[in-house]
Amino acid sequence: MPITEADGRRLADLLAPEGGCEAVLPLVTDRLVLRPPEPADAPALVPLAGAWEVARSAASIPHPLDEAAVRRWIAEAATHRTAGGGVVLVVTDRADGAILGAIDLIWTARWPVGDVGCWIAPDRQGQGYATEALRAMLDLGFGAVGLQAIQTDVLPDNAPSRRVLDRCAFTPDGRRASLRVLALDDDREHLGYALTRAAWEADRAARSRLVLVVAAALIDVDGRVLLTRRPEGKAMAGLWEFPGGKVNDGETPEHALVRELHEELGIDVRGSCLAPLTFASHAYADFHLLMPLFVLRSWRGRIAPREGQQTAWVRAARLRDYPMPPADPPLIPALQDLLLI
Ligand SMILES: Nc1nc2c([nH]c(=O)n2[C@@H]2O[C@H](COP(=O)(O)OP(=O)(O)OP(=O)(O)O)[C@@H](O)[C@H]2O)c(=O)[nH]1
Repeated sequence: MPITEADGRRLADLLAPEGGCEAVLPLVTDRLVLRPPEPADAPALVPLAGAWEVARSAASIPHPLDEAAVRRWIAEAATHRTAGGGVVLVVTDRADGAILGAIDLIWTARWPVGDVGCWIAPDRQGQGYATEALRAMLDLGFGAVGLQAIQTDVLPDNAPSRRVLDRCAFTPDGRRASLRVLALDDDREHLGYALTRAAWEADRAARSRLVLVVAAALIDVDGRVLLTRRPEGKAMAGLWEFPGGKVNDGETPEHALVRELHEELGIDVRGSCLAPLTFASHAYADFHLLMPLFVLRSWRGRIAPREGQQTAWVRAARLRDYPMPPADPPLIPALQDLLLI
């Protein structure tokens, strides 16, 4: 059914750009910022959305694509938002703001069911950005917006998009729709996929299981902090982190840390030397990390990495120079407060 006026007004307020901590936009994930497009984005969007690989599988993108069409799309995005009928966002790289793609969720026609669509620029595909953006959009759609189901249509031979939908718990819903693909100037049969609120909640619960990890900031006599580099073959390989690891069943965080420091660095630590400093709480894609960080200034033995990890003693002021897992940067201010005079 079409959206009621009252729901439209509520959603227009929700999507309004101001609102401080309560603002729902932009959506921020580990690697992405999803924000409303602005007219100044048009020149950057033309070659990305206009790439043949994107246009041939996104039904509504003409090919070739010109800047005037992109400007109309940007204006429509603003209209959807101010009318409370949907949200259209550009997907940008959180590190440098570069545009990687776009995603939209529109609920005017079939409220409380939304239609979602997403594309990622060809040279940025295959890195999980579509999954990351789609999960953030689903959280908004089922969360603050209050949708009961979200659906989409995909070309049967678009295997990468179907994999993204699988990862986000969508399933084929039996619909088959013949839709115009503007870039092909032809009608093509699309497969319908849908995600119900119940299926999204179950998937979200599975992904937010709490994992307790414990870590230590070892500090040497010069006030430098030890970072170790995640070895090849592990998730987030190459990033710098605080030594530590998962707390096993039946272990206290302190016992686990004493064990991990021995296993990883070959040092002996007394639990009583561990001073709690702060903690990280971070939603990764498939688990929620809770990680107390202890400070350790004295231990027995020479640091000898046993898992082939690189190590670095880093001054507090330089900690941000070392790329870290997304959970870690919020820990740095507490260390700097402790160590910087
Ligand atoms: N030790 C440590 N782990 C961290 C930090 N930040 C952070 O996100 N983590 C995450 O916490 C988890 C620690 O698990 P872990 O080191 O025991 O295990 P792992 O996943 O590397 O491998 P494993 O499961 O084979 O033991 C990883 O997902 C790791 O990415 C950190 O500063 N130190």
